[in-house]
Amino acid sequence: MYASIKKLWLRGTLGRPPRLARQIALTNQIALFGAVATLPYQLFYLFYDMALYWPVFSLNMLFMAGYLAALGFNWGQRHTYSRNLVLINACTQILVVTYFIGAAAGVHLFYYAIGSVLSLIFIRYRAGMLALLLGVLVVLFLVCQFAFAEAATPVPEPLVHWMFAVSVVGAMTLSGSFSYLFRKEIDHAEDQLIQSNRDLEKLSSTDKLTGLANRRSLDRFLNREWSRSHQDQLPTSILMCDVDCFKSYNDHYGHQAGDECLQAIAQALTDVVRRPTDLVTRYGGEEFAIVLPMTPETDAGVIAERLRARVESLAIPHARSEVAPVVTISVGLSTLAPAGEQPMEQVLAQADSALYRAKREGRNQVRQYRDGD
Ligand SMILES: Nc1nc2c(ncn2[C@@H]2O[C@H](COP(=O)(O)OP(=O)(O)OP(=O)(O)O)[C@@H](O)[C@H]2O)c(=O)[nH]1
Repeated sequence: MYASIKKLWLRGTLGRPPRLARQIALTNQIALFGAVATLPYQLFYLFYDMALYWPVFSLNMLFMAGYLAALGFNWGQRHTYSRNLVLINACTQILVVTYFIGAAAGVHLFYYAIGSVLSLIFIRYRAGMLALLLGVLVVLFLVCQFAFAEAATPVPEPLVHWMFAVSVVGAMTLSGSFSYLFRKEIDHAEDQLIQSNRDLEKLSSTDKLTGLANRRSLDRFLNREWSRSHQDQLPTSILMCDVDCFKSYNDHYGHQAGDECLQAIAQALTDVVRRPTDLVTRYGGEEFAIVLPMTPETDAGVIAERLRARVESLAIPHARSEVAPVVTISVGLSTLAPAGEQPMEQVLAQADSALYRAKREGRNQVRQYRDGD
C-alpha cells in the first residue's frame, strides 16, 4: 500500500537532480494529501445536507481536480507550474471553504501546516521570497479568522467542533508527515554519502590489481607506526620484496600473465603475514613493502625467509629467470629500533638498499640492512 502510494509521488523524479527530485516528490505529496484530505469534508456535505452545501461541495470537486492536474503537470515535467498550481489551489480552497463553512470549522489551520513545509518545496529557497509567501499565508489566515467568522453555509453545533478537530488532525498530519518524509530523505542521502565516501576511501587506499593496500595507505600507516613505536618502545621492521627478473617474465609470458603472477605473489605474501597489526602493501610495479610492528630484526628475518620460500614454492614457471626455473623474490629488511630517531622514510630507504644488495648478491635471498649498504 505504502509502496504504491510512494510510486505515485515519486513519478517524474527519475533521473532528476536530487534537489529537484525532492521538490517534485513534495509537490506530488501535497497534491495527493490535498485531494485525500478534502474527502472527509465532501462526505459530510454529501450525507448531511447536500441541498445546503452543494456550492462548497461543487467547488471542492474543482479543487480536487486542481490537485490531480498538478500531479499530471509534474509527471509531464512541468514542475514549477505544478508546484505553483498546488500552492495556489490549496490556498484558494482553504479561503473558499472557510467562506462557506466558517472559521469555527478550523479549515484555515491548514495555512499553518502549509507554512511549516513551505521552505521544503522550493529548490533554492530565498529567504525574502519565503518571508513574503509566509506573509501571504498569515494574511489569508487572518482573513479567514476574522472576516469569515460568520459563515455563508455554517456547520451546526455540535458538529462544527468535530469538524474543527478533523481540521486540527489534518493540519498536524500534513506538517508532521512532511517533516517525517523529509527526514527520511535526508537520512537516505546521508547514508548514500557515507557509503560513497567509504567506497572512495577504499578505492584511494587500495591497489586495483592485487587488492592490497597501496602506497598512500603505507605512508599513513608508517606515520602512525612511528609514534606508536616510540611510545611503546618496541621495534618496527620493514621488508621490501621485489620479483626477480620480472621484466623478462613479462617479455616472455606477456603482460597479462605478469599481472596474474603479481596477484599470486600478493596472495602468497598475505598468506604468510597474518598478524592483524601487520600491513602488506604494493609499493609499486613488482615491488611490495611489508610493515611488521612490534617485530625485532631476528623475527623479521624469519618472516622474510618464509616469504621468499613461499613465493618459490608457488612454482610459477619462469623460463627466462637468471636465478631459478620458477618465479622468485628478493627481500631487503630494516628495523627501527625502539629508541631509534630516524624517520620511517629512512627505514624504508634502508630496506630498499638491503633489497638491492640481495639483488646484487644473486637474487632469491633475504638481506638485512647494514651500514654501508
Ligand atoms: N605485468 C605487470 N608488469 C609490471 C607491473 N608493474 C611493473 N611491471 C613490470 O615489472 C618489470 C620490472 O622490471 P625491472 O625493474 O627491470 O626489474 P626485473 O626485471 O624484475 O629485474 P630485477 O629486479 O633486477 O630482478 C618491468 O618490466 C615492468 O613493466 C604490473 O602491474 N603488471
